[in-house]
Amino acid sequence: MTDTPAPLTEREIAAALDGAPGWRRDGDHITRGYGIRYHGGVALIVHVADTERLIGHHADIDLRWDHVRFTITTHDAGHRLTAADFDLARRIDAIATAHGAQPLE
Ligand SMILES: C[C@H](O)[C@H](O)[C@H]1CNC2=NC(N)=NC(=O)C2=N1
Repeated sequence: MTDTPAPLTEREIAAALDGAPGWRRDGDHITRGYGIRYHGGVALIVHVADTERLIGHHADIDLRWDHVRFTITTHDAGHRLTAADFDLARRIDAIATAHGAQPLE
């Protein structure tokens, strides 16, 4: 990637959050947890990682015995939220649903 992604404005972030139900803003990150047992979480993470490699955008991932949490920001934008974060969030939602993971919030 050569272009530096543009940080979203506060108004754009609010609109993007409306379009990403279940994702919570935590400063300059968005985050969402899914209930899934450990080994299922490993499979889910592998699938997410394949997609991340394709799109060149990566979440921070925290796997616990009964849930997994994804946290996203754009490092290339100075750790600010960009459209790429919300695109990845939607992709993670679809993959998590396909894996039968339970939304935690
Ligand atoms: C060169 C490469 O595409 C960049 O470093 C990508 C990789 N994945 C990334 N992932 C995230 N979340 N933010 C980035 O800025 C980012 N940059």
